[in-house]
Amino acid sequence: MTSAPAVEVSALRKAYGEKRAVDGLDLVVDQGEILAVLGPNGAGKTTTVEILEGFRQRDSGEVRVLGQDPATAGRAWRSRLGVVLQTTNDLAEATVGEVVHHFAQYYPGARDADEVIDAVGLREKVGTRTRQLSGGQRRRLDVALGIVGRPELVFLDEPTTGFDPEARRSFWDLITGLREDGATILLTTHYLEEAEHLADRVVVVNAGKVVAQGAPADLGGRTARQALVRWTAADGPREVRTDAPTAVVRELADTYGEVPGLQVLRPTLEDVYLSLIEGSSTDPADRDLPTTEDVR
Ligand SMILES: Nc1ncnc2c1ncn2[C@@H]1O[C@H](COP(=O)(O)OP(=O)(O)OP(=O)(O)O)[C@@H](O)[C@H]1O
Repeated sequence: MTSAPAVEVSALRKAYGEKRAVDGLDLVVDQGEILAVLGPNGAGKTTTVEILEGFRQRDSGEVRVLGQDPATAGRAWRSRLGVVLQTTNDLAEATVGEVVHHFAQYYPGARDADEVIDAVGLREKVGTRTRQLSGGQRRRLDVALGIVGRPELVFLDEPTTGFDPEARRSFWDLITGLREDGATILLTTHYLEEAEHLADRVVVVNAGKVVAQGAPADLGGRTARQALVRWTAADGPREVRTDAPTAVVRELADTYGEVPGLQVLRPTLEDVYLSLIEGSSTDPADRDLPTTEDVR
């Protein structure tokens, strides 16, 4: 069975005056997947997400979100989305419990407000006024409001900024649980570890365009994923990039016995990401990733 993608974007463009924030961006989010959008500050992530949410008008391009154009879709469509804004500040005097219960009333098939409060780890703060929450707690409340309506598609724009590591872990469990319930999730993040942990697929955006996409383990392609074998030869340090580090190490062992200074390094997602970002600022044809020749 093939179902229509939850999100389809092609040739999306949006400029603010002279600044081309989104510059021909293509994107597909399949139903039931967690897609992470990565990119440096100013890459166009928030602008794109806001267009998908129907909060911002595009200049051109095709956009379908749950089968509709966000620029013209109505209330019924909106109630199927979970939107977590970067920060909302109204209802400062209401308590956490009041706010979540209040929002739950807007949705026909809402989740139980108390279960949502537990899921985001705010049980102990249920009676606290929202203006007294810490940044990370405030963010968790935003997430609670985004998911209380049992949305089919959840947009999370930098959801864990300001979370401590423990809160981030429990948030990841929450998101994984949403996916297990059948939700599709599009998140933007600056944390590579978050993308690696959560996402089925990662899309890297730079200067308003997609520069790479794939499963976190495949991102950047084979060359970017090669292992680096380092050792110390008689005339100094050596290194080689290879798909077959075991064979290289075996050869070195035959030569040296115990190989001096032996290290086998695998690029992290962060290494791959940084090479993509550095390589994508000019013509796409110049976007080569480091190869054996580049290694000194
Ligand atoms: N309302 C606006 N008016 C003018 N320029 C804007 C506006 N919103 C965004 N921009 C510019 O558009 C570009 C893309 O911004 P956007 O917020 O979409 O990037 P981002 O990838 O979400 O960045 P960050 O990771 O910092 O949130 C930036 O250069 C930004 O300065």
